[in-house]
Amino acid sequence: MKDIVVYNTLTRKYEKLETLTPGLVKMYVCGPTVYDHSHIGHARTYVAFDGIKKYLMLRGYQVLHVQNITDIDDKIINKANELGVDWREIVETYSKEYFELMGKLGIRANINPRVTEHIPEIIEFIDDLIKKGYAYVAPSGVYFDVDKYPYYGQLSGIKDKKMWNQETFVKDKKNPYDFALWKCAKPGEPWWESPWCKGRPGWHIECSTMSSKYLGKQFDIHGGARDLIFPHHENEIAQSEARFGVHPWVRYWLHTGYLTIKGEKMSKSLGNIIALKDVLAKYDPKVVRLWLLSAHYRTELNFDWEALERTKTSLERMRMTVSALRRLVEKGSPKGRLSEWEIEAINKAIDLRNSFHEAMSYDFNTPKALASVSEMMKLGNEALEKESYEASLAVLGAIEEADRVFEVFVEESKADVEPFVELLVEVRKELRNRKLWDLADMIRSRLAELGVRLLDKGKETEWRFA
Ligand SMILES: Nc1ncnc2c1ncn2[C@@H]1O[C@H](COP(=O)(O)OP(=O)(O)OP(=O)(O)O)[C@@H](O)[C@H]1O
Ligand SMILES: [Zn+2]
Repeated sequence: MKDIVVYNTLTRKYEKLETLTPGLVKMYVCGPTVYDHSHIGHARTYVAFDGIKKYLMLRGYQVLHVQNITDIDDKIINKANELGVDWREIVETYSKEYFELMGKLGIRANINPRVTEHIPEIIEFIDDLIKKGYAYVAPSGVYFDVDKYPYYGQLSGIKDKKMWNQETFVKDKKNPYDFALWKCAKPGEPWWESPWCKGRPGWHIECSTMSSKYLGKQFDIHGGARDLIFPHHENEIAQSEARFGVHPWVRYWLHTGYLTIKGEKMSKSLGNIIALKDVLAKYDPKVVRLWLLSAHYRTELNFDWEALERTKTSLERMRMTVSALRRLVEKGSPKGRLSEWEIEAINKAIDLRNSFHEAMSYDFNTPKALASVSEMMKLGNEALEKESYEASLAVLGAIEEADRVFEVFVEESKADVEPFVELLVEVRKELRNRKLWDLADMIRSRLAELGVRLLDKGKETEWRFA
């Protein structure tokens, strides 16, 4: 099997993946600031990292996946003030929605740390930076002294100091490019006690603190969309390398391309979001997942309802093929002697499995991998037509393997109800033969209510879980 190669934003090169601990990938992905509905842009990034994670798992790695929740931030406070509610209420509403929707998309991190549950660790981190001379206390808060850290700009490639300016509304920093580690609370704002002032953490420090708490002083993969490269990830690196004296802090930086709408990045602050809950109300999460994975994670992907509709149709067809293959394999048995076509088909299934791996192992090329899956489906349909047990078994194996990443083609195991569905389908066939249409239709509609779809093809009926 080919080595896994990833595109590393830090080095701007494709590199062979070599983890710090053999067989284990420690991965941190920046989570959402929960002050509004999760949108399809978030899903784009999180599904992309889920696909990456599932491929690593398929290749035998254990993956320890940490994805934080930013549950205190200016944007949360502003939204709470706008609505005249407690900021915790905002956090509760939108984090609940986020977890629910991510769950539907099949995304579950091992650890979902929240900022407000890590205040002591954050204070300790900042304190250490001050002691080591990398941070200073000002009247409005504590700031990271960018000039003290020699590699600033390495991730973004921005070398011109003037381009580093950030948080320029703060007037008591040494340099306009220093950034907040701790912000003193203004009247009415939430605060926690600290050695410097009653206040709250800056945004960047949370990710350095929580990633190191759960993954250690160095780890393998850090991800997010490309909007986070500067300043967020640049700042995370500066803080962490300053505190831990390591370089590089993270081996591989992976960044997703934007989900756009009318060519613009979809973003809560731009007000052009399509809420994920609205998309999932119209489309099965599997359709959404497949559509998102149909683009390479580093490219831009433009939102388009029609593309979802097309994905829905093609997924339906593919799932039909897979469930027919499964039934053929369950009922069939080996013949012992293969036709020439079958030998060819089995070899083709092996080749397609290899091309799937080739695509995924070179920077997780899901569109290329999907092209192999489409070929597998074609081969599967031929195997069904020829009623070949052996060819069906081979191609089903390849599809099931690919589906460990996509998680859309194979129905969840509902094996225990299958014989009952079969029985009802048979009874319905008999009813149709006897022209008892109303009873036949009743079985069809009752099964539909239970999530089983029947498709009549002449006298025969195919079925699948909807
Ligand atoms: N349009 C998008 N396409 C792909 N990824 C995105 C998009 N918008 C946000 N992300 C990613 O989703 C994660 C959560 O982002 P965040 O909560 O900051 O969302 P946002 O919509 O960009 O919010 P804001 O507009 O307030 O910055 C981050 O990793 C971010 O990079
Ligand atoms: Zn982060």
